[in-house]
Parts: sequence; structure tokens; C-alpha cells
Amino acid sequence: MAPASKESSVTCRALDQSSRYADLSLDEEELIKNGKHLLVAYIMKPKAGYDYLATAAHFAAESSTGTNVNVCTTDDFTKSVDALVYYIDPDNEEMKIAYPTLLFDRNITDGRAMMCSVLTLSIGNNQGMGDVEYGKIYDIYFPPAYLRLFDGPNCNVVDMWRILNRGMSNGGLIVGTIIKPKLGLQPKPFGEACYAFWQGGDFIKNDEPQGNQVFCQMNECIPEVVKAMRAAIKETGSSKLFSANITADDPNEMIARGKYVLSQFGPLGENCAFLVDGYVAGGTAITVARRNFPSQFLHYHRAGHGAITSPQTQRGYTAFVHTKISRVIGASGIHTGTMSFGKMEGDASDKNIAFMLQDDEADGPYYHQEWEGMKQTTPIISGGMNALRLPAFFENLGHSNVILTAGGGSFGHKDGPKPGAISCRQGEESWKEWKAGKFGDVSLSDGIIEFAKTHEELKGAFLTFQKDADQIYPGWKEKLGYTGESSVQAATFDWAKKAAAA
Ligand SMILES: O=C(COP(=O)(O)O)[C@H](O)[C@H](O)COP(=O)(O)O
Ligand SMILES: [Mg+2]
Repeated sequence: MAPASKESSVTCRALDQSSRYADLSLDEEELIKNGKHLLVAYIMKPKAGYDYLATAAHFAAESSTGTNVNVCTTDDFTKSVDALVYYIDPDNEEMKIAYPTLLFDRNITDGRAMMCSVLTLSIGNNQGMGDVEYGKIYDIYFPPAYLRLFDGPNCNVVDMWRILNRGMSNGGLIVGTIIKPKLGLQPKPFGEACYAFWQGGDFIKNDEPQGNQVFCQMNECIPEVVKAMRAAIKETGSSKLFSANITADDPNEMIARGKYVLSQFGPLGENCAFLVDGYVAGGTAITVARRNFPSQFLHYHRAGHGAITSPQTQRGYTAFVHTKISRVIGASGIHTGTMSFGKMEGDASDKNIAFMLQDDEADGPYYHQEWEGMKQTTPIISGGMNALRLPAFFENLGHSNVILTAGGGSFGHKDGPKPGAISCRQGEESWKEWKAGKFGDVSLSDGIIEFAKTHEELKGAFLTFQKDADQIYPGWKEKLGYTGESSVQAATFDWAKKAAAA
């Protein structure tokens, strides 16, 4: 029967499969105790006129062993791996489905699990069904026996701290940047920009689209990066890190890029992470890097994720789910946004994303997840960040054990990327000193201003990012004794040539 084209009193009927694909008597605690089901919580709304439970059951059927009609080939075993709706709350559009982990595909090479199979079922055909207005995953629970079949991270920020001689815990902020402009630098200026930032910073990444453009080919650019890294390590006495983009459609190309980059870094191999644009290239690209280069920090850039994770989208999955999945498949670090403190969409409560990525157990919106020792995936904080935005960010999160990649926040600093980098490090130092009560009983913003009075680079950030300063640090001009014009220019690029020539 054709679905009702408009609100109608008659309830439309797809095949009602709720007797098979729904069992609201199932107890979630029991399901978790038995450990044989992946649990998925959705916000789901049926199309107008469709019964909630019947639609949910159809959703579960299409997401496991069924379709929109009964088929003659179903047998008793088939029914034993049906996905089952075990909870609905139509008023809140909430639906929970228990997927037997037996449903999901396994590698023929090593018997391990694969995330693409979880996604094909839990967020596959069900994203376009005629009786479903929308369905979006808000949380996902992996039982221990299934979780351990995934790769998980092999390295993370702890490995960066070790290279930077900061110990194994609470090593603090990795001060990083992105070589800007996003595209358009040729190899030599690219190397010079790296050299200049590394005078004050720890970590540089390719921007997500940088790789092997004709005007900046990898085999001309990476040698410049290595030259800059060697010089910066020698001159500063500190180790330096780089994240090279190896994203490609073809896994063989990715492997070729990774091998080439490592051949150029030579004994500095441990100082080079691999960047993979994991949303646009997909989870397979992440696994290509994770399994072919397990010793390299696996940097997951999420460009494009907003198409489905944005609160504006009622399909797909949330940013929370997207980042949780990244830990399961082995990302060492993933961009987690700036929790409302930067330029991209986000909310202060997104700190729960960081807890889910870094702690050994954490609560999501619907499920508690035990990670059973799976290594952390380190939050990478980026997107419009600069020194001024960092103290409130750390205060919200409660620590600074994250990786910062501030592009504009470094190369936009009025005095250039070295002071830009140092100002970001001072953004952490000033927060820690305020936290320790060094400035007395003052507000966070007054404490940071107090610190800036004696630290030129942080003061330079106030003078550079004045709109942020006005918003976050009321009265900063008077308190810093600044009476100058309302905006200052970013440094011009010749500082790099001077620095490189020195
Ligand atoms: O290049 C940048 C940031 O540049 P800038 O520091 O100049 O804003 C990253 O691609 C964005 O952070 C992506 O956003 P997210 O990190 O939220 O995924
Ligand atoms: Mg970018």
C-alpha cells in the first residue's frame, strides 16, 4: 500500500514484523552481562502515519536478517541472529536495537572484526527506508568479547611525550600547527614555514588536503620538511614532530606514501605521524595506515564529518559516535573540535567525547563503555584556536593532555609563528599558574591578563586576536595598558627567509 502522502488518520502498514524483530521484554543489563550483542541507541522518527514499533521493527529487520516482506528461505538459525528492538520511547523518538555480534563480518586473514560491517548494518540501508523519516545513532556499546577483536590504537600522545622527554603521564599540551595556507605553498616556503614554527612549537601537520599537489610534490616537499626538522632540533635542543598526509583512494598509494615519507625521515622516523582523512577516505583508509604502519602515530582528520554529525543532520551518527568508533579502529589521535571554544560547531559538553577517548571507562549518552585497557585516542584540538582561547578550554576539560593544532593561531600571530607557538604554550602555562593560585583569588581571565603582562608572546596574542580578547577578557586593554589601534597585521612571510638564512 502506498505510504500516506500526507498526515492521515489511517495508520499506514508496512509488513508488521514487530513480533519477530522486537522484544521489549529484553533487559539491557542482561544483554550487557551476556556480552553477545552490540547495542545501538538511535533517535528515530517514523514517517507520518506509521506505527512507531512496527517501523522500529522494520528498521531492525532491514539492519539484520530481514527486508520488507517475509521470504521463504528464512530458517530457525536465521532468526537466532535477528537484530531486536529492545526499547522504544516514541515521545522522545528513542529506539534501542540489540545486534547479535555474530551478525558482523570477520576477516578471513586473522578472524578479527571490521567496523565497515558494523556500519553497513547499523547505519546502512536503514538510512533511506520509505517508512522512516530519520534515524541517527547517538550511542553504541561494544561488549568486551567483540571490542577486543578490533585493532585499537597502537600509539598516542604518550609516545609523543616520550619523544619530547616529558615522561609517560601528564606530559601536557603538544603545541602544534598546520602549515597554512591550506594549499598554495611550494616546497621551499613550506619547509621555511616548518622551520620557523619549530623554533617555538612541537608539532606540525599537513593541512588535510595537502599531499602531493603538482606544485608541491611530496618528493620535493618532504625533504624540505626533514631539513627544517633537523635544523630546528639542532638549534632548539628539543625534539620535533610532523604529521604527513598519506590519504589516498588506493591503499597501495597510501602505503607507497608512507614508505616514501619514512625513507626520507630515516632515523627521525619515530618523529613522523601519518595523517589520514578518515571521514572522506573511510575507515578502511584508517585501517590501511593502522596495520601497515603500526608504529607511526595515526592522525585521524575528520574533514567532512559535519555532513552527518552536525546537530542539523537527523541521519547518520553524532560526533560522539564518530570519535568513539575512531578509537575502536585504532586512531592515535582524532580531531574532536574545540568544544565551543573555536571556529567549528561544538559544545562545552563535548568534553564527554574526550573522556570517552582517553579514559578506561566512560559514559556516553546512553551506554557506559569499559575499554579494558585499549589505549587512548588523543583528542586533537583545532579549528580557530589561539592562545587566548586555550585557558577556558582547559578549565572546561579539566586538563591539558591534548594535542593542539592552531594554524591561524600561530601563523596569524602579529610577530610570526615562533611567538605564535610560544603564546599557545603560555596559554597552557598561564592556566596552570592561575589554577595553582599564583595570581591570588582572581577570575581566570584576570589571571591570564596578569600572566600576559610579563610574557610578550601572550601579550602579542591579545594584540593580534583582539576580537577574541574583547569577548573573553573584558577590560584587557586597560589592564595591559594598551591604547593602540583596534587591529594589527599578521607578520609578513619574509621572517621565514631571515630565520632560514640565519
Ligand atoms: O586546518 C584546520 C584548522 O585551521 P585553523 O587552526 O587555522 O582554524 C583544521 O582542518 C580544522 O581544525 C578542522 O576542524 P576540526 O579540528 O574541528 O576537525
Ligand atoms: Mg585543515
